[in-house]
Amino acid sequence: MIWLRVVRLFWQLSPSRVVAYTVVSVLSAVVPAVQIGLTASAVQAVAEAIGGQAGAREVALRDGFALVGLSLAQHVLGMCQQYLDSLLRLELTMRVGEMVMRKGTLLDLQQYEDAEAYDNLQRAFQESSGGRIYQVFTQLLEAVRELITLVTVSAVLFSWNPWIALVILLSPLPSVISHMVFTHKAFEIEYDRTAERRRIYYYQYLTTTDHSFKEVRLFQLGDYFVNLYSNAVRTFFQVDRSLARRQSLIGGGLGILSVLASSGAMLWAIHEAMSSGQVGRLAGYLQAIGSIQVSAHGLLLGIAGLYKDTLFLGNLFTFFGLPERQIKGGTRPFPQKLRVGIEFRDVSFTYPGTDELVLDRLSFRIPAGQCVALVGQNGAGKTTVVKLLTRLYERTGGQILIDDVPIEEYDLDELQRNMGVIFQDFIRYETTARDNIGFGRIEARHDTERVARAAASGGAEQVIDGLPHTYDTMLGRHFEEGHQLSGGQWQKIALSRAFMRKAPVVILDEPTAAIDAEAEAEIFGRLRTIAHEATSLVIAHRFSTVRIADKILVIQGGRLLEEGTHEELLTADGVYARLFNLQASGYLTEAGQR
Ligand SMILES: Nc1ncnc2c1ncn2[C@@H]1O[C@H](COP(=O)(O)OP(=O)(O)OP(=O)(O)O)[C@@H](O)[C@H]1O
Repeated sequence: MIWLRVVRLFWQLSPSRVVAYTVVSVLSAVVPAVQIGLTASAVQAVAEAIGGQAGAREVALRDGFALVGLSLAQHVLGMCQQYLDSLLRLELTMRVGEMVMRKGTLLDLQQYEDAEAYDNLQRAFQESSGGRIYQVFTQLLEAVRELITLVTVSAVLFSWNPWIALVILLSPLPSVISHMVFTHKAFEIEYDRTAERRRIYYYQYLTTTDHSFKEVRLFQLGDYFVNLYSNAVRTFFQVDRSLARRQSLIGGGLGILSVLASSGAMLWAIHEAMSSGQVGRLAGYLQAIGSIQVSAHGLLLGIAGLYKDTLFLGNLFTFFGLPERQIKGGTRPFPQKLRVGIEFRDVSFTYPGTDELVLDRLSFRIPAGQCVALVGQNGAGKTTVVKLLTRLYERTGGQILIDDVPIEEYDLDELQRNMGVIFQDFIRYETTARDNIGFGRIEARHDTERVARAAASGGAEQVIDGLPHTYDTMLGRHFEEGHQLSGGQWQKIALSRAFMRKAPVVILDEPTAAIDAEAEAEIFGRLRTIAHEATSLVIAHRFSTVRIADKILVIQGGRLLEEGTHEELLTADGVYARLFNLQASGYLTEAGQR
């Protein structure tokens, strides 16, 4: 039950405020019934006082003052309700945002890389403002409040004349039913549009973000995406317009029935007042007709809203219920320096939900303190090796050993803390240069000397010296005073982040793709220097990077094809030699043409 979970969430937020809000809501729900009773009594007393009846004047005055008191009470209750409402809403927004972010950090990479799971995550994130949760909570209270009002007002009316009461009570039904039917229809239409809506947001995203601007402008794709957007939105509009038209016709027709029923009740009440002399009751009936119509509408629409919003909220609670950190580690501490090295022994891997064998009994060794390069065509499985070594995924066969110990035996946090990894799609943090490097070891980011040493190792020293506030310069263009870097400069900063970690294992996936040849040679010179302390794995396509490695592994289709030093592999004249000569001849031709 989603609404129960919503109530529980509010209860955890602040039990006292939830109790106060409920009490205030219930009290304000009984006000209309008391008001109707008092109005009827006051009007009756006035009529009797005019007729000269003894004591009627006092009753009229007493009821009048009671009505004044009731209005004041209603005002105070309204104020309390508004205050509690804002407070709960603010707390909830804070809390749900925090919960969603924390949960996001506790999931496994698999949940981000699978298309369907990712869609679900995105749907849940759309609810992360907490707006809908709050709506469900208030709708729930609103429904309860309207129900109490309906029951109490009806009790007063039934005590006067059950038949008139029944007509008044049922009069809103036709228009409420038509409203509910159309709300449901609109919801169904909107629900079926989820996929199309995402596409529409995507067209908007492509035409309004810095990330895509260059291509969209230069390939002149703007009109194309705007047209796709307009066509989709226009189709929505036609469907919505036809629904609105039907709603006006049918809803309007049924609404007439409601008006006729309440008018009939009113005429009946007038007739009864004339024959019984109970003018007060007439005033009561007239007030009750309005009150009941509002409450019946409120109640049924509240229920319809609850139904719709709980459907959407299902996504968020499913997200909260997702399993966390399914990849488990052991208790063994990670070595501060590897003695033996890393070994992949017959490792196989298939991504969850697929049946393609991405790694097929892959075996290799990275001896401690050495720098090993992994080479292979696009899709050969290189990044997958890194994902398994860093335990972002669990291998499906074979064994991965670090210092002869199966990787699963190491404490997972320790293992990940002791690997300095930079992926191909590293993050460009829109924050200061210090943070960008310091995030490699978050607790040491204020240690300027360490950050500077990391920057030197990653070749980012000059980049930072050229920034207006050196380490305290904001990078990127999203925030004020942001300073944009070039692709290669960003990569140097990211590399420095990996060095900031001072980890015994360093893994660099395409670390110098955007860096010029000179800087690359320098960075790798330094990588060799630190290699005595660290064991490193470098993935690269450029042979200028690869050749400096102590050992090169060539993989194809998830299997090890060749292994050796640059010279050994050239002598062997296999795939590596062919690829190397291909790249070298490219350079030679280029040089010859110049
Ligand atoms: N999350 C995933 N789910 C399913 N298949 C995947 C996933 N990630 C990668 N693959 C598939 O696994 C294979 C190996 O991918 P991987 O990223 O390891 O290649 P790579 O050697 O690093 O390639 P590149 O040189 O292009 O970076 C590819 O066929 C790819 O389609």
